[in-house]
Amino acid sequence: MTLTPDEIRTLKGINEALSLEEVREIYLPLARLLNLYVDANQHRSATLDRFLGNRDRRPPFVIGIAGSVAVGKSTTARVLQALLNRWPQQRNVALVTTDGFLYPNATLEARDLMSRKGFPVSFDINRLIEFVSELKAGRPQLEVPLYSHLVYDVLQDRSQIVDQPDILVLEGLNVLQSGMDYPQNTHHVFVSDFIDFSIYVDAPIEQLNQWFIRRFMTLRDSVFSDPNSYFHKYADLSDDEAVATADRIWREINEVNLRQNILPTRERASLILSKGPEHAVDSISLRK
Ligand SMILES: Nc1ncnc2c1ncn2[C@@H]1O[C@H](COP(=O)(O)OP(=O)(O)O)[C@@H](O)[C@H]1O
Ligand SMILES: CC(C)(COP(=O)(O)O)[C@@H](O)C(=O)NCCC(=O)O
Repeated sequence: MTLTPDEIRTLKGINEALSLEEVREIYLPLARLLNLYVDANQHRSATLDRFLGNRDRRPPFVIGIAGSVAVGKSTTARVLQALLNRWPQQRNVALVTTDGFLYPNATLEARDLMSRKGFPVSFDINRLIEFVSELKAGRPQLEVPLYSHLVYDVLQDRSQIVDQPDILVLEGLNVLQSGMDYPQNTHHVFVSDFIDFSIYVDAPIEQLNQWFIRRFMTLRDSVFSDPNSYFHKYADLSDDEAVATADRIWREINEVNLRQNILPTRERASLILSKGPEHAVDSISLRK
């Protein structure tokens, strides 16, 4: 399948490091498969509507993207959003990341949870479940909180509006977690109950460690110098000190979370994308 020059520009804008060959070989066929699932789902909804004599708007098709910190969830989500838009049906594809549903730093600090950011206890899971449930019920103009990696906190003065999309890509390390992970969940449903198709992006742990450190070093060269950045304090570290700091954050927080809470959800996914060096997808497992 070919990409138009405009699409290539959009994809390169998402991530300079993205290989267009990889997009053609992996992500375009994946987007095509997802479109077939969306078509089948709409067909099923139309049948149900006829049976019920219902004329309500069809609920959005929800695609969940799970995986470790730094595996490339947000890049995958944005690439799929761009590619799902290219099909002739002109579907409106919204993208939401679950980090907006983290508790603000002030709450995490008060509960001594700053070193557990990204763990189930750090999310306002009830608010996230209410959002996906209202979305599926067809409610318009839903307000979604936004997280900033620059300020390392949920933004108090900005939010995102999700207004009855045809497809929602919901990206976050927690989208396949279940009730057992969330004793604070007062609902009897999980986020995954609202997901129509889920993708787990996987990679070996040593590889993830390298990608996390590499992303940290890139941020250090750019956003850490911004005085608004939470990481401004790291801007003056030597290269070796910066690598050691990133490695410590990875090992003490993100790797623990991966082993305890994220990796155990992998087998629940509809599809697993397994990556090797340089983010190249080396195998795909699809649940039949
Ligand atoms: N397909 C890809 N090709 C090349 N680099 C990628 C790809 N996906 C992610 N990356 C890089 O890997 C790092 C982590 O990606 P990101 O999408 O931020 O991960 P996550 O959302 O899972 O934390 C970033 O530095 C990003 O540029
Ligand atoms: C906010 C996050 C939980 C979200 O994960 P991501 O979107 O990067 O996959 C993560 O980036 C994070 O801040 N983890 C805590 C430890 C750290 O990396 O600083």
